[in-house]
This record gives sequence, structure tokens and C-alpha cells, in this order.
Amino acid sequence: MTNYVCKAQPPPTAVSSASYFGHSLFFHSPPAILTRPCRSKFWRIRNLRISCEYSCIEVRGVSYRPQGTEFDLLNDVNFSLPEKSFGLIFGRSGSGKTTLLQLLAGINKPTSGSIFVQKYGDDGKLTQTSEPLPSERVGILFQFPERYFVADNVLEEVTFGWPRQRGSFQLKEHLALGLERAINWVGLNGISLDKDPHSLSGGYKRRLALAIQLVQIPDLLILDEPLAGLDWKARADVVELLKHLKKELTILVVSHDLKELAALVDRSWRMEMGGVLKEEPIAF
Ligand SMILES: Nc1ncnc2c1ncn2[C@@H]1O[C@H](COP(=O)(O)OP(=O)(O)OP(=O)(O)O)[C@@H](O)[C@H]1O
Repeated sequence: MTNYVCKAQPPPTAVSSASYFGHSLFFHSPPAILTRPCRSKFWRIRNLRISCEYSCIEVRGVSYRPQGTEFDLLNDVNFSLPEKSFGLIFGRSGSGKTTLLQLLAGINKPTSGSIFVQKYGDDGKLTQTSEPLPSERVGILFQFPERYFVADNVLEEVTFGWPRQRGSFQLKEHLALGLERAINWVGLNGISLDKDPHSLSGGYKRRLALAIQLVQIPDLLILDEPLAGLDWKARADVVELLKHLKKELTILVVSHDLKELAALVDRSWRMEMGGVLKEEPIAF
């Protein structure tokens, strides 16, 4: 198998992605000492052994042709996104960006090629065989997610689809804790859970839509045009929120708003007409 680019490039904050006895340090900002670069095989802090392993979402040779059609919408797409990094895909309307996101989210299946997770050791070497990226571990926010709000209040909106009668106590407890964390993460804790989601400001509607995706922490969070349709203040708020979330999550964004997002971006690609993806750094 080809040795792909991800190997030589660990995530931007390699140690913040450290495993802690097999659990991610996800919910907490890493202590200052953990933000130092990874120098030795393991960090030892208060007798905790913390390895510097990391993983990458890998897209290899992906093409897609909808059934019954004669043209590929995506052509041999390849890219890697290390965990806890922020990727941006831009390009002309109709080039195939949303089509690619749908494959990543498991909504459609590639005609050829594969999408998987690859784990690496702190020496940059593969540590185990690749695993498919499970669609239930991908959170996706399509354009204008607030258009799909269905409930009369914030709590029902976030818990829509949760088990009501059936479902174990542990599952419900897990979801409730996830809800609390998600609400805090996106800064909705000052908002009454009784409030009508449609009465929220544009920026807060986006926060709510994000919270729904974050109750169960996704391995990959995909956002299609997260700033579209917002005024300048709400756009700045959402950028600030993404800056915060980027410390904890692997995020892939499709957007035309390159200038506003540039400071967050670790890797970027241009989708050319015909579904051809090319790496292209953005600089402002
Ligand atoms: N099921 C389908 N069958 C045939 N063509 C399709 C199908 N779905 C999408 N397309 C076409 O594929 C092309 C790529 O669409 P896609 O929505 O991925 O583009 P995009 O880059 O996300 O555009 P935008 O920036 O406007 O959202 C478009 O020409 C679209 O009409």
C-alpha cells in the first residue's frame, strides 16, 4: 500500500490528541505541559502514561457515479486529514464538494476507492491495519441546518430521536451527559431549554445545530457552508466557536468563505469541475 502524506505530518497539536489509558482527552483542555511537542515515546505525568499516537481520516482513490448515470461526479479523490485538524474544501459551485461530503458521511457509497481511519505511532509508523470510518461516528451539518428544525423547544430539538420508553438507563445517562457537554461546548448554556429554536438569532441557531451533532462526539465533524446566510456578527461568532471546537475535534468544512476561515485551516483543497480534488494552501 502506498505510504501516504499523513504519516509525516502529525496533527497540529500532536499531544492534545494523546490517548489516556485508551480514552481520548477530549472533554478537557490539555494541561499546559501537554501542549509541548512530543519528544519521547511516552509522557509520564503524575504516573499517567500518555502515548503520542494519532489517527488520520484517509480518502483513497474515491470515485463516484450515481446509479443510472454516465459520468463520474468524483474522480480519484485522495486526501488525508489528521485527527484534531481543520480541513477546508473550496471550489466552484457544482464541482462535487457536497457529493464528497455525502460519501464521507456514509449517505452514499463510493463507486470505487475507500474511506478509512489509519492509526500511527509517535514515530509516524502505522500501528495497526486501517479500519473503515463508521458513518455513525461522522457528524454532518448541511447548509442552513436550522431549516430542518422540527421541535417547539431547544430541549426537544436536541433530544429528537432519542430513545423514550426503551433504551437502557446507562444509554440515557450517557446521552444526558453528552447533551450537557454539547450545550456548554457551543455556548448555549445561557439559553432556556424551553425556548422556541426558531426564535433564536441566526448564530444561536447554528450553535444549536452544532450541539445536536456533538451530543455523541464524532470522529469527524463535517460542515457544509457553516457561515452561509449569517450576518457579520453571527459569522464572527461561528468562526470563534469553530476555533474553540477545533482543539477537540477533527473538522472538515466546505466553504466559499476562505478569508474568514483561513486562520483555522490546517489543510485545504480545491475541488475542480469534474470532481478532481487538488491540495492548495490558502494564504491571506
Ligand atoms: N444524484 C445525482 N445524479 C446526477 N447528478 C448529480 C447528482 N447529485 C449531484 N449531481 C450533480 O453533481 C454535480 C456536483 O454537485 P455538488 O452538489 O456535489 O456540487 P457542489 O460543489 O457542492 O456545489 P455547491 O457549491 O453549489 O453546493 C452537480 O452538477 C450536480 O448537479
